[in-house]
Amino acid sequence: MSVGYGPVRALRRVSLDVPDGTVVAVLGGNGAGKSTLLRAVSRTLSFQGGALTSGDIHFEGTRVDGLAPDRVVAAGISQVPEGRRVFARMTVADNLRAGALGSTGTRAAKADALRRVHELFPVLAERGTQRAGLLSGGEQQMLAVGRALMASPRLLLLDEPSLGLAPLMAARIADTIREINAQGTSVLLVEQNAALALRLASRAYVLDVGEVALSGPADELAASDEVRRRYLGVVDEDAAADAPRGLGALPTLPRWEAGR
Ligand SMILES: Nc1ncnc2c1ncn2[C@@H]1O[C@H](COP(=O)(O)OP(=O)(O)OP(=O)(O)O)[C@@H](O)[C@H]1O
Repeated sequence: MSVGYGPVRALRRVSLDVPDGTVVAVLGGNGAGKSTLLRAVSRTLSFQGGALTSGDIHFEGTRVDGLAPDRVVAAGISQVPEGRRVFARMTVADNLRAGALGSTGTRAAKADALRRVHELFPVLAERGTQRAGLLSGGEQQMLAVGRALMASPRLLLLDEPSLGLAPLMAARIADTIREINAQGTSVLLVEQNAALALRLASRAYVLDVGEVALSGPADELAASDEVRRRYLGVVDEDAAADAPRGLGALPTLPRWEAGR
């Protein structure tokens, strides 16, 4: 796909694939085009003055790049936007209800989705009657993820879920992403925190000024000198401690490299 915001070309001939049941990460610095990529899939580009200028997007064999955003949700794709954007003046419970609006599921399916969200994030059950704006940053991120899960998506689009969170909270969110994936939801994860993302993903793409600069298995990218030197600048060392057993062989990635 290629995407523009008026004269600004934000993505140039970007091609990527999220195999069913996997976590795929998209890495890159500020302005690389990561959010644009997710907006193209969720069909929310036009809210930002952007448009797909060429290319196409398919989900489970169906072309989705001509659908309205609510139809994309109904097709099984939900997005957690950057910056969380919960409805601050609404209660936690109403935020979750809002997430089910685009769902075509039955009442029973929606009740199941809510149970699953409460199991993943017990704090959202405990604080159901509170206004969402009173939650901490990490809890708001949980609510944003929970809200997206209310539509029972088969593909979850996550835009920088660790942004602005303390390392411990970022690690908790990472655990939950792993759990959501283990329960059968594919994940397309956009992150500047490359160390965290490469530990969650099986495959990753590195965007650089709107183009795919590198792609491959996440463990190979994590070990690649070029990736380490050029793209793995933002490193969360606590996320390293969060690495699942069996991925312990991944190198600890350096902080900002000299000369970047
Ligand atoms: N609404 C918009 N109007 C015009 N240009 C935009 C708009 N949104 C993004 N852009 C431009 O498109 C390019 C890609 O931006 P995008 O937000 O997708 O990058 P990103 O990788 O998500 O960065 P960040 O991590 O800073 O959000 C940048 O050059 C940006 O300035």
